[in-house]
Amino acid sequence: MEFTYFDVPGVVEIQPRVFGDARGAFFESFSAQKMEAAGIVGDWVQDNQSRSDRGVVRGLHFQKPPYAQAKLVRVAAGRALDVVVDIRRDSPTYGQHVSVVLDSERFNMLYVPVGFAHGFTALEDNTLFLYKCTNYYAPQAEGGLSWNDPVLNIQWGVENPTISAKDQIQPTLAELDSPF
Ligand SMILES: Cc1cn([C@H]2C[C@H](O)[C@@H](COP(=O)(O)OP(=O)(O)O[C@H]3O[C@H](C)C(=O)[C@H](O)[C@H]3O)O2)c(=O)[nH]c1=O
Repeated sequence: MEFTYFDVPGVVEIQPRVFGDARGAFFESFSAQKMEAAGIVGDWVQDNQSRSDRGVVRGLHFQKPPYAQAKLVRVAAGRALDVVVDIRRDSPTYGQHVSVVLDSERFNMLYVPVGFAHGFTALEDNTLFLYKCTNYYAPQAEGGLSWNDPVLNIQWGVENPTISAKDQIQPTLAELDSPF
């Protein structure tokens, strides 16, 4: 398992060892022990899965404290452009984002710490997006950030994305009163 770090502190890409053979491939999708070796520690209490066809953008979302979630995200099928935005008020990289392509060939994953808004684009049809969370779903604590805020200048990799009504009206970074 190899780990890649970014200029935005806390975000970690994880590349598991994938064992390919004539039957296909195998890899360990989660190992608390191996993750902890990279400082990725969490009480992983909920797994989620979504399926999206090409052109869907989900996000940017977060849950407010005390229901804030760290996430460990990957794709089991298809390919996704994963985007995490630093919304930690005191962070030197506040408002900056990291984009990583997650695919079901390399089976790479991304650790999204508490204090980040998270979203992704499905780059292929039938993209199965799986993620572990360190807190349960708390709809009353849902927060969001606009996917197309010109200040964030996120390149989602698709034209005219399919976006939920909820995500069409998320606040911009300037409008956001970040709880982190
Ligand atoms: C997140 C969540 C949703 N739901 C229900 C609520 C809605 O009736 C339905 C769809 O929810 P939503 O439109 O918020 O789903 P996404 O747009 O995929 O949201 C997710 O997408 C971005 C990328 C994230 O990082 C978040 O984990 C999560 O917000 O599932 C649940 O029952 N439990 C849950 O944990």
